Amino acid sequence: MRKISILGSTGSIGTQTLDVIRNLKNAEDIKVCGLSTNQNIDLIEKQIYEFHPSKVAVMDEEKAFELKKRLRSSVEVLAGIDGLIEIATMEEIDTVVTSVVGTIGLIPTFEAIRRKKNIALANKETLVTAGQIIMEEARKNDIKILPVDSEHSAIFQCLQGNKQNPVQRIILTASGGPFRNKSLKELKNVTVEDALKHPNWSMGAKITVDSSTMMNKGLEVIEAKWLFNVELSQIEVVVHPQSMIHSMVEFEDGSIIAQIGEPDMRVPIQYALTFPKRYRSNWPKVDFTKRNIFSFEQPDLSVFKCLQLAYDALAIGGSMPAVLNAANEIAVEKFLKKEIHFLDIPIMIEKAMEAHNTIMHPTLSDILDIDQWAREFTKGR
Ligand SMILES: NC(=O)C1=CN([C@@H]2O[C@H](COP(=O)(O)OP(=O)(O)OC[C@H]3O[C@@H](n4cnc5c(N)ncnc54)[C@H](OP(=O)(O)O)[C@@H]3O)[C@@H](O)[C@H]2O)C=CC1
Ligand SMILES: CC(=O)[C@@H](O)[C@H](O)COP(=O)(O)O
Ligand SMILES: [Mn+2]
Repeated sequence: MRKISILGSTGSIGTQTLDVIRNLKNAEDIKVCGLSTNQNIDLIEKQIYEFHPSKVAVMDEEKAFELKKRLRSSVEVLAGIDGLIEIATMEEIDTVVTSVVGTIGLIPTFEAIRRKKNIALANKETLVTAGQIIMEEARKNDIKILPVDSEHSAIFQCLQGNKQNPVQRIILTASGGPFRNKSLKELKNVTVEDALKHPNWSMGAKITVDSSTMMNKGLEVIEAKWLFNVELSQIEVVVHPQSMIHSMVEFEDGSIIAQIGEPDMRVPIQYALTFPKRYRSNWPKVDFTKRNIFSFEQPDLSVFKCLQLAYDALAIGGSMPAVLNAANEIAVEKFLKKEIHFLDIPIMIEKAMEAHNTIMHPTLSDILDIDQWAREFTKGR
């Protein structure tokens, strides 16, 4: 039996992970030992009664206290970042699903790896900020990092059975988001509501805005570099508006393997939870006679400047991707609060990157300091 904790069980990936576990009930037993939320104690209370974890963590201390008072269950309620770390490192678990959003996922993931837990990784910010450190720690502790992000799951699936064959090129597909084919002039007055209308995926607010700026693809390029040990020059982003091909791998003989499926995160989540096995699922399957157009375009880097900034951050290396990520988190937060315009997002990130003196081999503590600095810097703009 697999025993897991889910960090961020009340979010888009967290709730879909629980849905996968519900559907797997008769095929593979997965015991949910730990759950966590930021503030949503109403939903985590329901999850506690359905999945019976032994511990839950609530980031918000007041909400944690309120939940403790409410519960008719022996579950232990923890609070704050220490609570999140405890959920990630519980003795009895073998796997942690990292479905919190943002850099807050970094330390719990690092601690989980140190305690030899496998990681089903949705939280891409972990690898963007500290890819080298995380991958080294994973190797040292001989644990698996199983990608949940749909593109990285696709690449991982394309690589199965190809250990002996070097990767020539990764073709990372992008939907193009809600503003595909828009000009800079047209983007001037787009609203939060417009940015939150993703054409193909229903996701949390932060990643949905990241898709609209194409920063999501930039973060995914960095995530792919670390997960698959490839160079930036081997990763090509191609806009594929249908989001049916979730990514592709080209080998040295020119052969390209693609992973295809309806845009449904339960597929990569299930594969990460049951790897290397595949189990029957009841979600919609592809009908090629209806899905009969697969098209491809180049991303416009002069419009989607966030993607270019991510390429630049990765090319510079060291601590720069952590600055890119932290500044982006703050800029997106400000945009969601309607404090800045859509086109201010890349401007704010670029300013933070320009003001940063890169450390080429940062420690985890350097990264946390730099993350904090970039947040404060961007907040003050
Ligand atoms: N959604 C998707 O389809 C995909 C998501 N990802 C990645 O997965 C991660 C999660 O995304 P998604 O599920 O969309 O995000 P959501 O915003 O839907 O969920 C985030 C989860 O994290 C919790 N959380 C938020 N902030 C904090 C905090 N400061 N401390 C502790 N917990 C916190 C939330 O709690 P609360 O409910 O209280 O807010 C919620 O449980 C992201 O890194 C994203 O990039 C990757 C691929 C696809
Ligand atoms: C579902 C998933 O993995 C998201 O990261 C998705 O890919 C976002 O779509 P785009 O960033 O391609 O618009
Ligand atoms: Mn993705």
